[in-house]
Amino acid sequence: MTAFAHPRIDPESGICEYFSAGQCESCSLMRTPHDAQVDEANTQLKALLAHAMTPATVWEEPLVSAPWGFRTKAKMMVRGTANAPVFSFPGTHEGVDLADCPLYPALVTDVLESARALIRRAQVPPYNLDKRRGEIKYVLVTATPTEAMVRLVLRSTSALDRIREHLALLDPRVSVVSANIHPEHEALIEGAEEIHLAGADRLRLPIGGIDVDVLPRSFTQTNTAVASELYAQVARWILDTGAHTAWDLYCGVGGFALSIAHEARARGAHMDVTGIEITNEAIESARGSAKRHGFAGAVGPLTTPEPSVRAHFDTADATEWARHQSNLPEAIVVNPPRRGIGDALATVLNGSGVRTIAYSSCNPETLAADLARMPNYRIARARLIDMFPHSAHNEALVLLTRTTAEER
Ligand SMILES: C[S@@+](CC[C@H](N)C(=O)[O-])C[C@H]1O[C@@H](n2cnc3c(N)ncnc32)[C@H](O)[C@@H]1O
Repeated sequence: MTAFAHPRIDPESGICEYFSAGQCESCSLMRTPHDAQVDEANTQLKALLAHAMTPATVWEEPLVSAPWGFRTKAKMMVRGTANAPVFSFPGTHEGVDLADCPLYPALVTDVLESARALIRRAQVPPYNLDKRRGEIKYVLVTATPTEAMVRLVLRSTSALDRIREHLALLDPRVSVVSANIHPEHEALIEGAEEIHLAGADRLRLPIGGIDVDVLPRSFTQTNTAVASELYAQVARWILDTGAHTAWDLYCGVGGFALSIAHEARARGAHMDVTGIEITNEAIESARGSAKRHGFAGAVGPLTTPEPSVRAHFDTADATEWARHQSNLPEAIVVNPPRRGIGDALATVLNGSGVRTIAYSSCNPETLAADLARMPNYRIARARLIDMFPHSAHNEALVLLTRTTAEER
């Protein structure tokens, strides 16, 4: 951990200055060495999922993140004044500027600093929660290793002309700029209207051997390096079962589905994968990626000599959609929000008879509850995914296989 040099990290203790000064508590496990954090989380996850394991369950080695510089998304709340904007994390100490948090790669910090220069020059007053006045509420950044998308969340369009005039102040690596208009005074970070300001309409995010389109209002994982390996792991597991048909439920911009398609193509295997997601923009992103990678055509019959690979995406509620399908696939991937898949989808999956289900969860507690609702499936393989180092959050991945009545 101490090998990483960052001005905010004490080289002796490996502890972040903001944490030791009591200015930020986001990384609540900071005093525990990273490898001990992973060991502890792994032990806890095993205990939590014990009820869904069998003597044959394979518990894989954890997928371990880089300890610093891994966070490729920044959501900064903007406070202070137009001349001195303060970028802090929602829910932490409001006056503490965290643009150079060591969880970010240097590109994210540079882009945030350039956004600060833009706000100053364009004289965009930060939003004041108590007075309900001001314009800029948040700066949102999503970065690849070489480029970034910047979104300015504004109360109204009144500062847009001034912002447009000074866009050249943004870091030259910013390839997408948009404004999100959020007039309401509420806890949600974003509003419904997105206005393109400059550059391309979408970011291209490399994951594994492919790159995925990301339109501004789509979800992406916070730790791209770990997410890429997570997608690749699931793709290998699914292809290893010999499946030729799969669903990716809660697919977002299609990371799992596209990785499955990519792995199938690399193996010369047939694959027909369908991704389902509730957000239109994420589906539009996924369709764009499928087209660019040649996964958008119709899948050929399994008997043709040339293997064909197709990734198809639709906007729908995952539970409602799954409930109404008559053709079930050989494998299903689910990656729901923190609330989990819930009783309704767990019941549909439990009764489906599908051979293999991969469940990737950012909330092991709801994963454990969902698995308790699916007694027809037991964990064949499991892996702790260290997606959010130094925090109490973890991603958990399980591969479930259908059990016979005797095994239950
Ligand atoms: C944890 S994210 C996973 C996204 C994607 N698998 C990835 O790796 O980027 C959960 C996704 O579920 C979507 N979602 C939320 N509720 C949904 C629902 N009822 N049906 C389908 N998708 C939903 C969200 O918009 C979000 O994109």
